[in-house]
Amino acid sequence: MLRVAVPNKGALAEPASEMLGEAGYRRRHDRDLTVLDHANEVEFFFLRPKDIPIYVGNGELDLGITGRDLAIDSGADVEETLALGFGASTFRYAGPAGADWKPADLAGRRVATSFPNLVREDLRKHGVEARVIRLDGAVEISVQLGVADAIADVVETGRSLRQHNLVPFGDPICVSEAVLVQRGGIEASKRQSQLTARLRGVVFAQQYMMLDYDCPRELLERAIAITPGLESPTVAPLADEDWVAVRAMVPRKEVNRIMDELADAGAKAILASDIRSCRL
Ligand SMILES: Nc1ncnc2c1ncn2[C@@H]1O[C@H](COP(=O)(O)OP(=O)(O)OP(=O)(O)O)[C@@H](O)[C@H]1O
Ligand SMILES: O=P(O)(O)OC[C@H]1O[C@H](OP(=O)(O)OP(=O)(O)O)[C@H](O)[C@@H]1O
Ligand SMILES: [Mg+2]
Repeated sequence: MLRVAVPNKGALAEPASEMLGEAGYRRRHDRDLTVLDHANEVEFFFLRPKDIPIYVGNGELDLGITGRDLAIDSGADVEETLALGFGASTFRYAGPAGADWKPADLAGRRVATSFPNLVREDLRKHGVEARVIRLDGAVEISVQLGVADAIADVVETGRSLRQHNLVPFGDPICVSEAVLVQRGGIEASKRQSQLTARLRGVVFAQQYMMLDYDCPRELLERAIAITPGLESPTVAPLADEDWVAVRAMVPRKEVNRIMDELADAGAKAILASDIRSCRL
């Protein structure tokens, strides 16, 4: 059995389980802490994302889904094998609005954070000596309560910072998203590689869409230039010899621009559909 750790709570839990379901693995029932997927010979363990790098780094579990920021902060011996495209955030310093903060201004001050190792390492890189105050959450409140002079925390939309009259400063300490990790320095087993390939298929599928359209034969060259596909687009004859059907994968982010261009070029019946999974 392959033993895989999955976040059981927080921002990463639902999208991680959803992605494993899309990749064909058995879904979690209620709040079960383990799920045995006999068909795929995988056992899933639902753990706090913060603890996951520790289990994987010690070799108790073979693979884990966690946040890049959490993996780095844990100091565990893990390496990232796949970025999963959800749970995106930046990890940043922030201080009271009104001052033009720089990381150097943290010297001799107190910085509150839930990611003390990540912050210590970054302060060291900046050559700044500051006191790191470790808190478990709601870090934004610590400044107004007088526990810290500045913070370092996860920023997604920036709403929490604004609500507490804090402004981010300095370059992001970490640009994070959910990642798949394995123990450092080991070669992936066949089963590990298979799960990774399945997830890669889902990640990739989410970044692309399938476009189908009808195109006058004389405009085909132009249409192919607009939708070159991965290898090259599929072109099939239609009953009307003056027309062909074209099928190509296109980046999801560009799908509307591409559909506009095809329509302007003379394509008709342009359909965009989701791809659930793929192997390239
Ligand atoms: N809006 C967000 N808030 C917190 N973490 C986020 C957010 N967006 C993405 N993440 C990522 O989720 C991971 C943190 O998940 P974790 O479960 O530890 O905290 P949480 O989502 O805040 O849950 P909790 O309610 O337990 O505090 C980190 O990798 C972080 O970068
Ligand atoms: O930039 P934003 O979109 O506001 O998101 C970031 C905030 O969300 C998270 O807090 P959460 O609500 O999980 O509470 P916590 O601090 O107790 O973990 C995170 O710790 C930040 O505080
Ligand atoms: Mg939180």
